[in-house]
Amino acid sequence: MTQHSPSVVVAGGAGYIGSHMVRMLRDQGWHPVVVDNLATGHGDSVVDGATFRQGDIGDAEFMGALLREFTPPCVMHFAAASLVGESMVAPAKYWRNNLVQTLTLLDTMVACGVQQFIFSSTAAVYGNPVEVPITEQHPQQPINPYGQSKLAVERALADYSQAYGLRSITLRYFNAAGAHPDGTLGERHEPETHLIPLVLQVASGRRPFISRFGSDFPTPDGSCIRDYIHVQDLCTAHLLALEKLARGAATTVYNLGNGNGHSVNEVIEAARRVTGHPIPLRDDPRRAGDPPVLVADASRARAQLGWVPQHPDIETIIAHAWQWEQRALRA
Ligand SMILES: O=c1ccn([C@@H]2O[C@H](COP(=O)(O)OP(=O)(O)O[C@H]3O[C@H](CO)[C@H](O)[C@H](O)[C@H]3O)[C@@H](O)[C@H]2O)c(=O)[nH]1
Repeated sequence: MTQHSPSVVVAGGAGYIGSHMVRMLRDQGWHPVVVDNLATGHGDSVVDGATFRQGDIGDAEFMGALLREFTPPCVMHFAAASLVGESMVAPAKYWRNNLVQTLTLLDTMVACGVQQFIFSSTAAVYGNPVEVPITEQHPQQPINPYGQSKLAVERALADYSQAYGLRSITLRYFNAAGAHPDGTLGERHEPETHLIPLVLQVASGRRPFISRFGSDFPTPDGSCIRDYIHVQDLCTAHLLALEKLARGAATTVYNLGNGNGHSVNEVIEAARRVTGHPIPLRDDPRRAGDPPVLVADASRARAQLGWVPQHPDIETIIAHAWQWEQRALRA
């Protein structure tokens, strides 16, 4: 990164996926400009070489000044509330953070002439799958406010593209997991609700057992199946999307997943192998809003972005998260 490296604004760049993205951008010669209100992000996750500005994407004055100062070609948007369960009981937070704030950000971009946007969407926009693996054409019938709020932005993006020439690439993540392979960056949610970090907190002694939410799903072993995708592979897809938009790509949408489903039981088994810990298990009721199976068909991203996940193996994903958990424990 030099003084003259092109800037990319990374909204939510102090969060889990955003902080990995900022580091990759910096390492690839971009100048990442992080905007984060630190509601859930961590200032110390932002690498040296990035510019950090604390504030809200929904603060048009703040964002307008920032876009005029750095004149980025593109904004990447990772800043969102993203817990399915919480969205069921606190939908207002999801509609406001994920839709209202994002619309203000888009309007500010249009006003400042920034015309490229990369949007973090989710498998939750599909709802209960009628077909697996899930392609981008799968019906979109979200079953929780989180998915609804992300779908609403996707629809706005199609309209903004048509009317204002704001070109966007929407990336629908399946289950983001793992950590930087060198062990210096990883997932730090408070409270933690995601399966892999919770399982590893049992292995490190921070929790007594892992709850299995439902063992009577219509799956081979009765537990939920998800498509876990390494955080670094998600970031690589963003980089490819950034380059594609720079070449003039039209507004489009891609799924990001490995196409391999792993049940909750299989994840726990893999974590036992990686950590050597017995990881005690407790059966608990299903969690509201959890579809039984979510597995991606990401062939469009492979074909059109040239995306090839480098860490598709679940044990590698867990091993990288385990390095991070052990480091977090020492800190
Ligand atoms: O203690 C736990 C935690 C999770 N699970 C199960 O493990 C699976 C994975 O759960 P996560 O909470 O790790 O991930 P989700 O599939 O709920 O969520 C992910 O996918 C969602 C879309 O479906 C959103 O995009 C969300 O942000 C993203 O983290 C689910 O079947 C869940 O019921 C357990 O059994 N026990």
